[in-house]
Parts: sequence; structure tokens; C-alpha cells
Amino acid sequence: MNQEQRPFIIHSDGTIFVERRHPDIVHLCRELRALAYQVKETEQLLMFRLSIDPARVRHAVEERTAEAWIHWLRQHSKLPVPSQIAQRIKEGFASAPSQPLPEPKEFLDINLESSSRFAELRDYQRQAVESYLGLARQAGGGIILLPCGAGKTVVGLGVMAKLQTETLILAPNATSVKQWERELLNKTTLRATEVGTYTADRKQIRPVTVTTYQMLTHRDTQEDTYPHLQALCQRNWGLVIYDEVHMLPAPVFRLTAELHAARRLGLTATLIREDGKQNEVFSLIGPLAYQCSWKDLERQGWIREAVCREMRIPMPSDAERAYRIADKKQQVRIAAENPAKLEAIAHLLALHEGEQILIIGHYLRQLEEIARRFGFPLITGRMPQALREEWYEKFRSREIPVLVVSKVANLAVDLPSASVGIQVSGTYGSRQEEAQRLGRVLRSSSPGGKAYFYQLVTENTVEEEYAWRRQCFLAEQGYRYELVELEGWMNGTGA
Ligand SMILES: Nc1ncnc2c1ncn2[C@@H]1O[C@H](COP(=O)(O)OP(=O)(O)OP(=O)(O)O)[C@@H](O)[C@H]1O
Repeated sequence: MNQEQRPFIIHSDGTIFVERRHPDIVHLCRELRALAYQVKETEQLLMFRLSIDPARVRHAVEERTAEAWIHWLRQHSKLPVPSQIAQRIKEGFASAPSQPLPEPKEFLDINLESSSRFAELRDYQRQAVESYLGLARQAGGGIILLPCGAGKTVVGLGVMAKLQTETLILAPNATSVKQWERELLNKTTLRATEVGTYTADRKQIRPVTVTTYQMLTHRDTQEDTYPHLQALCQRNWGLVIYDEVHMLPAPVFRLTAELHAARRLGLTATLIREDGKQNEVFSLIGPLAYQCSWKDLERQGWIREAVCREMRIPMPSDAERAYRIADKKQQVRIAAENPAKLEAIAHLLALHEGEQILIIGHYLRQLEEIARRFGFPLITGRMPQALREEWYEKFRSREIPVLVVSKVANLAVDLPSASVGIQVSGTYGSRQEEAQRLGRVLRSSSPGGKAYFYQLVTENTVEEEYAWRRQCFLAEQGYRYELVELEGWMNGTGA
């Protein structure tokens, strides 16, 4: 083939562009994946990044020697292969472990527990599992998109029960690790000795291991290797589950590609990223395997029907004066911390007395003030994990009726008793944060029931615009926010 028609363009920084029009594109990309992972695609090009890491190289070494790979790249490259690339391949192969990874111990005996503690998979959950398995056979992985509270953890357990294979679960935070552990032990036949958690406190690697994205990317200095990633790379996982995959931090894209996994499963409710990198999630894990709509599950009674209200709150005159002369960044904060929101909260607390209420916000000073004023516990990232769990448990069991929470409770926290959410401030116009926060009050321990979600917005400020942006994703799912002027509402109508 003449040089012009060859499909690869290889840069010295490790970026490899592949022209899609090449007749053998599928086959070439399959081979290239032993050395590189895909990061982007356009109509004409696929973009890969070279990744010569010990875990990945194991595959490549089995197929060809370093010299043979360099020759293969030359054969398909329009321009000469940069010498730095040839060097990286040679060095990477030289440091590849000589022992092959043990094969995953398929037939790990894992089944869903059919005792009274656990009802069966729901229809949509069964369909999600089947669709994923069908796709994973061809594509090696896929993503399941289900609304918040629909039971993505249970779907993950369903997939594990079908594949019966060693599984690594990547969760967004320590609370979520605990929840996975609890669900694995309560809802499957796995024994405690088969389930490990790999966190800052405890480093167990067992046939089923749960860890966080943060653990994978942790290293002491910029020059260090990633010790936890390397420890987890020593096992040949039959399945890697990426929980809340929309949260996958950008540096983890590359790192988790190194994990040696037969299949990958991504779980999320909101595959939108404010950094626009959702396509990279697809290239790393696989295409969409299954999705179902929020409103369908609401109609079927699996998640609560939600009443969403945007409450417009005037600003006291001294705060308004400060707002007018502030720069944009300060304005956001002044509007968010509008002291008149306290009055609105008092009103809503009285209105929903007897229900389980979450007050969710972004600014710690504001949250501390609310917690102090009303005498409720406050959960923030500064609180030790064990204490957070204690408060969550008291809230779940209705021992306490109200929790004030920072963004640590934005997602993945399972509090089925919560049916009222009061959002006092947020991260700018984040659509996924809004949806995830609504999600905290949609879970229902019994079918049916209503949830109330209040977004407190300071009138005539930037918060109005952010509120609108935040609601966009939920609007696409069919949610409508009722616009409420606080004063008129408090003087009579509001319920
Ligand atoms: N088939 C089922 N039988 C019994 N309980 C279930 C079932 N499916 C889900 N649940 C329960 O519903 C609740 C929500 O599940 P889960 O936390 O997995 O939701 P999620 O989809 O991950 O939500 P989020 O996106 O908000 O994290 C949990 O308490 C879970 O135990």
C-alpha cells in the first residue's frame, strides 16, 4: 500500500490518529488496542493514545515482540514512526512482568439472595442485565443508564450473578463503597471472606473488591507511580464496574484503561459532563447497553413522583447593595447565601413536619449557619467517615428527621426514607448535580409516594440563570418546576 493511503499518523507525544476510511479499520483498531486506548473520535478520525504500561503490555507481549510491533506501526504509518515512540515501546516491553496474569477465576459462586431480605430483580433491571450481557459479548463492555434510585447497584449484582466472575467495583466515594459492601453481603450469596474493600483505612483485595476512583489516582508525589492501581492490576478481573461513571475523573480515563479486565460495565443516571467528555466514557467502557426514562419508572411506582418547586426569594436591602457592587464571583456567593433563605427553610420545615428532610447546599458557612439555627446535624467532607455513616444510619431509621448535607451527599448516598429535599445553593449551573440531588429523595422503600424538591433561588440575581441551566437535564426527562414567589406562597397557598 502506498504511504499516502496508510491510516496511522503517529506523533512523538504518543497520540495516534487513525483514518476511518481505511478498508481494514476494524481489524487494525482491534490490534492497536493492545498498545493504545481510544480517547476521541470524529467523522474522519479516531484518536488513540499510546499506553505502554506493565499491565497493558502483557497482552501486547503475547502477540508480538517490541521490534515486531514497531515494524507493524511503520507498515501502517503515513510518516516515519518517531524515535521516542519506538524507544517507549522497547522500554515498556523490557519491564513487562515475565509471569502471565492468572486468568480470572470464572465460576465464582455468586447468586442473588432469594431470602426475604431481597425481592427479585424488577423487569427493567432484568432487561438491563440481559441487554448488557448481549452487548458485552461483542463489545467487551457497555453502559447502563437508569434514573437515580432505580437500583443500579442491584443491576450490577445481577450482572455479576450471571457472569460469576471476579469483579472490581470502582465507586465515587467511601460512603458508596460501604453501600456496595452492604448490598453485596445482604443481597448475594457471597461470603464476607470473598468481599474486600480497598480504601484508605483497609486494603483488602479479594475476589470481589470495592474501591474508589480516588484510590486509583492516589500517589505521594508527581514522580511516583500509582501504588494502589498497581496493586489492583495484579489481578485479572473478569469484570470491572464503574459506578456513577459520569464522575470518572479525567486522569482516571487513562489509568483505568490499564486495569486488566475481560469486561467493563458503566452505571450512571446522568451521562452528562460539564467538561463535555462523555464520549470518552463511551470509548473507554463501551456503548450504551440499556436506558429507561425517569417518568416511566415514576409511572410504574418504582421511584417517587416528584413535585419540583423553584422558590424565588427576595434579598434584604443591605445584601442587595453589596450584590450590586460585587464582581461576578462574589455575586454568585452573595445570592447563594441570601439570609432570607433561612426564613424560607423555616417555613418548609413546618410545612413538611413529620417527613424526612435533606437540606443540601454548597457553601459550608451557609450550611453551618442553617445547622446552628435549627439545631440539626451537618455532614461535610471534613467529618470522619465513620461518623458520617452513623448520622446517615440515624436518618435512615428515622431517629433524626432532618440532615444538613454538603456536596458529599450529592450522589450515590442511599437514604430511602428521605422524601423532601431543600436545595439552598449549588455548583453554578450543574445539570448533573441538580439531577443527582433530586435523586436523593426519589427512592422509595414501598411503591408510590410523593417527593418534594425545593430549589431556593434569590430573586433578580445570577441564581435565576443558574437555576434555569441546572434544570435543563431534568426538563429533558419531563420534570417541570413550579415557579413560586415566596411571599405570596407563605401568606396562604403553599402546600
Ligand atoms: N429489585 C430490588 N429489590 C429490592 N430493593 C431494591 C431493588 N432494586 C433497588 N432496590 C433498593 O432501592 C434503593 C436504591 O437503589 P440504589 O442505591 O442501587 O439506586 P441507584 O440507582 O444506584 O441510585 P443513585 O443513582 O441515586 O445512586 C436501594 O435501597 C436498593 O436496595
